[in-house]
Amino acid sequence: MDTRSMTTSPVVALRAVSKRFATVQALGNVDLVLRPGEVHVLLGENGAGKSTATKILAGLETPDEGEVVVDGEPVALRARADSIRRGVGLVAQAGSLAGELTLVENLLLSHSSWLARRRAAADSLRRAADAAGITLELDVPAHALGVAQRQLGELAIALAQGARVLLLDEPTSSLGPHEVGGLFARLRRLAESGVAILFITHRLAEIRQVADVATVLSHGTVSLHGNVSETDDAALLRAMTGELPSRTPDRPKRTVGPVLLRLDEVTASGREHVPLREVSIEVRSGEILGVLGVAGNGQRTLADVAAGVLRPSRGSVRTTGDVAYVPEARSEGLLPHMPAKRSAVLRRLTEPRFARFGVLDDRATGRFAKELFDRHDVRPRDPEVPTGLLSGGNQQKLLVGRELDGAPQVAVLHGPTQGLDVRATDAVRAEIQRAAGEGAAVLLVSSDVDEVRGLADRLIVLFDGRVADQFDAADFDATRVGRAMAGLST
Ligand SMILES: Nc1ncnc2c1ncn2[C@@H]1O[C@H](COP(=O)(O)OP(=O)(O)OP(=O)(O)O)[C@@H](O)[C@H]1O
Repeated sequence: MDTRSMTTSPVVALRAVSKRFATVQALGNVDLVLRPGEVHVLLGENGAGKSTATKILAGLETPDEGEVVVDGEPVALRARADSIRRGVGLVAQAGSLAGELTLVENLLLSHSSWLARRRAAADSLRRAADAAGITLELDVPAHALGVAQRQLGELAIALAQGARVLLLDEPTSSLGPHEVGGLFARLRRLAESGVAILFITHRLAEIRQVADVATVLSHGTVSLHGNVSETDDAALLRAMTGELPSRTPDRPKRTVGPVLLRLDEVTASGREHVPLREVSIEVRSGEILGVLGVAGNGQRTLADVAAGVLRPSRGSVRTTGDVAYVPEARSEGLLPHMPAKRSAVLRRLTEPRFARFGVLDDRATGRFAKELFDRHDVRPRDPEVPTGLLSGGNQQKLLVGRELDGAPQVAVLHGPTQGLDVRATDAVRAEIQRAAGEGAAVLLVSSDVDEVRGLADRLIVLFDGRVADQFDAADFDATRVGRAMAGLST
């Protein structure tokens, strides 16, 4: 037992909590104890119940059975505001900032008579950010910030609201190594100042860098709990999946064919702060081009332009054949409020088998969705569930599966394994290899350097909207990549 765990009393806890959604037992008799000064990592496969546990602590869901305990007292958290008042801050999985508003305005959303308090809010946000060592752009709309900045913004807002507990649902899933390091340094610093932190991740390597205590959920129940220093990865993996996952297969040999995706001197302004500037790339059939860079350096705009959802202001984009697109924000590729079967057929709405006289055939879409869910292990296998109520990882499996099915000629994939558990990550990487093997030209944008390095044949690094460096995967050199990502000349 960690001595700290014995001496500090919990600030918040779940005690014997159960929660059911229709046919799914999301949590069964779960205990989870968060103590001041401790970073507690919550692990488990996609759909294991991690977000549900977090939402109950955040006042966004109520338990069917069991209690939420704050400072030793059972409490009823009926709304997010109840939980904020008790000092529980949340950095949600999909982010919860209103995109059109600045960070200051987002903070003000949680207060009344907001115009009058604008300056006070800006000051408190700045102070909170400073205390956590965060530098923020407070005056641009949240959607113009990179993922890492939005997350840090949410973190600062929580602190400005007086959080003593921070719940972070997969904060690292779309961050690069440098940003992850920065986030962890801040989390350790906050923990040292007495904040209790709950942190969800699928990346095992991160656990030892930041966490003191681990709880593993499997199908909604606690399958392991203990100090991180006293467990090993094999035990954690077994508790998550009941078995050890297989290794990602080696890179297969592929036949490279004609250019299927070409950008010529493309300049474009998307929603990112940084425009894309004079970018030229070519991706051939059977080839995977990896795109690296610190988030916010034009990656999102590049992906949108290559996928044809954003027009360049200068230059040209040429694609051959069907283009698959997995955007960075998965909700953009799905219909969150519609049944999952609608999201499953989104690319195929014009096919006669799904629509008659302009009306969707519910049975046909249901059958198609069921098959897609079987092929890509989307759980639960229920095509009627509203898409947005699937767990984050299962939404991702649906999206990637839908896009890579049907042998697209061009695939633009931005963070395709974001939020996926170890097993699903392996499955998606194998799918990407298969798509390229079958002749697709793949543009793979990811903050996960190891993923890009493992899959891509060639790489480019984006900095400030430009291609800062490019090289073959065989010539990968971490120092060189680091320099290019930081904008230092190579
Ligand atoms: N509001 C809801 N209505 C119906 N089902 C829900 C709802 N919220 C969650 N679920 C279901 O509860 C289960 C647990 O989901 P949860 O989001 O907690 O998983 P998770 O461990 O966070 O997964 P991931 O790693 O994919 O984010 C899933 O089967 C999910 O589909």
